[in-house]
Amino acid sequence: MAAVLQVLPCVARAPFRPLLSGGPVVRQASGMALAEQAQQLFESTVGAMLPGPMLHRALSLDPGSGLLKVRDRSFQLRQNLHLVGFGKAVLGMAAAAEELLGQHLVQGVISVPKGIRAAMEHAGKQEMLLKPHSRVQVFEGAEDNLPDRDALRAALAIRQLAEGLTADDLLLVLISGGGSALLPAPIPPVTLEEKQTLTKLLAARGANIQELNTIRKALSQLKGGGLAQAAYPAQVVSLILSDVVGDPVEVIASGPTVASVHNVQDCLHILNRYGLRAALPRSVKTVLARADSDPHGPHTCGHVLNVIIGSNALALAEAQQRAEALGYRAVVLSAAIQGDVKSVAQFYGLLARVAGAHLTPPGTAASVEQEEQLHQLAAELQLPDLQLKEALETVVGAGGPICLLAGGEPTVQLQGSGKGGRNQELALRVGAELGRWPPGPVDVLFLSGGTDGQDGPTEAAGAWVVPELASQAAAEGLDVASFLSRSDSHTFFRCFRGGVHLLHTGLTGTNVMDAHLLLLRPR
Ligand SMILES: Nc1ncnc2c1ncn2[C@@H]1O[C@H](COP(=O)(O)OP(=O)(O)OP(=O)(O)O)[C@@H](O)[C@H]1O
Ligand SMILES: O=C(O)[C@H](O)CO
Repeated sequence: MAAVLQVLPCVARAPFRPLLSGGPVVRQASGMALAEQAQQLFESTVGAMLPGPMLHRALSLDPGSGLLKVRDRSFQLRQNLHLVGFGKAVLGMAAAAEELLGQHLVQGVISVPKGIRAAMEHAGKQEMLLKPHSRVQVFEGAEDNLPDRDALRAALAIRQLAEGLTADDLLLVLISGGGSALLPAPIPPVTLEEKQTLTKLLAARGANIQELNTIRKALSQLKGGGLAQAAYPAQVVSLILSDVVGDPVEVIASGPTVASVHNVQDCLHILNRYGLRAALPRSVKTVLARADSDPHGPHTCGHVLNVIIGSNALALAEAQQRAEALGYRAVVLSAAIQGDVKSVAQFYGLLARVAGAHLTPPGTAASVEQEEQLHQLAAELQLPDLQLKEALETVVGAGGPICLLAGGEPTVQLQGSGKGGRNQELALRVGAELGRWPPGPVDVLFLSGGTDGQDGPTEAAGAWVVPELASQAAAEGLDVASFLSRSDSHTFFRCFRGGVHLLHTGLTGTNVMDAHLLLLRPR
């Protein structure tokens, strides 16, 4: 989610600028009916992960007895329920939680991105806002997803609330992506500025989120189980919306309620790997030297229940059901798509070719080499949960429309000063790949969208493409390859057909990484 907060109308009610808003030529294009369905499927992916539905699935309160159920655990409420939260989706989560828990909630503090209340208000998304007399205090901070003074104030208020609890209390912790930057509490003598610089340097040198958060945990009072320790002996229930592939609770928002298993050696390896060990500030060296093998102790989290309430896999499962209801045979390929966007695009291009050929009469089949190449590409991408064989078997037996679903977070190597995002770049690259094969008697559409509604620093959530994209663009004087060479996918999609291929949701209020849809329909 980029810095500028902009919200368009609610996904559940009036989710998108209609994808079919082009002129007559656009309406006749082969992919248009598919585009409507792809739009609906993307909507359902996001809709299932909105704070309200998610909280209602995770929690149930018996108003008579005051018994709160979280999964298979029950907690007795008696004016003992407190709430804290931090993350990009936490405002809506807190609003939904307060609605559900009512008077049982004694007090709360949340740390959310700068400008989010105004943005939600502006969009009329009342369900994402706390009520006027809410018991939850809101701090806004972490502009540009970097820890700042405002986020530090929020973190200290959260720590104070946690430290004031007793064994009779229950602390509900709401966690979502972006939580690390919104909960900075550096261990002295490390300063906020030093932590900010180190985080920036690590990210700029290519550290992944696991590595970044390992360092953040070692230098933080609240991450890596520190918040759970502060709340002890109160019971702690963390409701977590995952924005990390594989849903590792110790990584999401740097695991403030999960005991850290990393030690100082792990940190030093990471700092070495990115050439930062020699130039470390003295304060960081001091804190690392002081830390024992486990900064917050593995035995301090027995009073904690960590629950993943939303994830990319759960979102895709919802879209799969919706696709089946629309008449597709639907398969979830993977919820862990990672790797360079170019390889991921090649994979989807070849998958469309091979799957499309399986759907058409004999004689148009993809070559054995293409199928082998597809498996080779899949192996290179090293996707742990990939269901490629199952997907192809489904395609062979289908004889009708197919929907292949996937999600995750590919990486983009920026090549120029253009404007774009992961999803628009992936879609454009897949569009180019799809155009490489002669179109068979199958309609094909690929869509890629960020579930938070904001793809990179653009106002779009993503884009959709069809095999005719490159040739149609050429007819408009737009050269796909040159837009790609400048990392300028957003400009391309804004120009191409007046922008009808862009997805516009505005901020959705949730964030479970990206969703990819490949639709194939025999004519
Ligand atoms: N011109 C561009 N073309 C393609 N991708 C870009 C471009 N500029 C930025 N990006 C990508 O956008 C992403 C950053 O955008 P954003 O702030 O939405 O991050 P995010 O990881 O999606 O955040 P969140 O965790 O909220 O989803 C990075 O993956 C970056 O490589
Ligand atoms: O906040 C963070 O650490 C990232 O968004 C991953 O959860």
